[in-house]
Amino acid sequence: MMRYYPVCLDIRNRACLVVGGGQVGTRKVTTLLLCGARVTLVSPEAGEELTELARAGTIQWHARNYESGDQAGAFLVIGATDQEALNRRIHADAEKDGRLCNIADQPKLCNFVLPSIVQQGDLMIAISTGGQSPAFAKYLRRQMQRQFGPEYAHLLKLMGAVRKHLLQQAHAPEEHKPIFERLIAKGLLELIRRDDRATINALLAEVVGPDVSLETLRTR
Ligand SMILES: C[C@@]1(CC(=O)O)C2=NC(=C\c3[nH]c(c(CCC(=O)O)c3CC(=O)O)Cc3[nH]c(c(CC(=O)O)c3CCC(=O)O)/C=C3\N/C(=C\2)[C@@H](CCC(=O)O)[C@]3(C)CC(=O)O)/[C@H]1CCC(=O)O
Ligand SMILES: NC(=O)c1ccc[n+]([C@@H]2O[C@H](COP(=O)([O-])OP(=O)(O)OC[C@H]3O[C@@H](n4cnc5c(N)ncnc54)[C@H](O)[C@@H]3O)[C@@H](O)[C@H]2O)c1
Repeated sequence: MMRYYPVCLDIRNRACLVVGGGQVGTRKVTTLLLCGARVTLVSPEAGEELTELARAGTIQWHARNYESGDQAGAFLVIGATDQEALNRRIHADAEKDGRLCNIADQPKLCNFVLPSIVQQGDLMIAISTGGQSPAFAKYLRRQMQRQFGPEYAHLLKLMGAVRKHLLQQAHAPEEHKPIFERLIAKGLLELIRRDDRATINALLAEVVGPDVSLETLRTR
């Protein structure tokens, strides 16, 4: 049995509410912004970073105590206050309306928990320990960050461009699948790591089509 159901949420332009503007709230706001969310912060006080974001209009900040009505229209709610009873209330308000809700470090008050993240361009590896050990999730992240270098980002850009090229010609997943598999099996990642453009172009011509090259795909 899996403890949690993993998903990748598209929160671009979605209204997201963060309650509490301390160290933890700042981290949550930063990640939400990186994912393109429209962030509202409710917190009587906030640190320098959040104050600056509010001044620049990047986030909306209500410098006051939380009110239940603050959740209206929010797709997702994150509670990061130092007040136990308040965190419970934020959770109850969210559950009442079926909203996505995470209360930092309180899994019983979360209907989703946050994984540790390794990111390299469009590659994202999310690590969860099912809540057993966030410290170990962080340890694994640090290990994996060393393992997954920039070549993975380049690889995905190139695979994405090849895929777009093929999809423009036809929607034929069964025909396309072996093309992607051959590119990977023939060591495209290693060629990118070595920046061996001549061999990459030869491989693209052989596997994808004679008229296809890094230049025609305009990547990297
Ligand atoms: C991954 C990460 C993402 C993030 O927060 O963005 C994250 N916690 C991180 C760090 C971290 N948190 C804590 C420590 C101290 C060491 C330790 O306790 O291990 C460290 C390490 C450090 O700070 O060095 C304390 C802690 N955390 C929770 C509890 C309560 C409990 O378990 O009951 C307590 C005890 C509080 C106390 O002692 O009172 C609970 C949760 N923390 C989760 C996520 C969710 C489960 C994730 C999973 O499945 O593994 C879950 C369930 C809910 C949630 O918050 O979403 C982020 C790493 C980011 C990174 O650096 O990569
Ligand atoms: N800092 C960490 O790394 C860490 C680690 C483990 C657990 N936690 C827990 O996470 C939570 C937040 O931690 P923190 O370090 O960011 O705390 P913090 O004290 O720095 O920030 C709490 C924020 O909540 C705001 N707040 C207080 N009352 C409020 C109200 N009525 N309405 C709206 N906002 C209100 C405060 O203004 C403040 O900005 C705490 O429960 C803490 O125990 C934090």
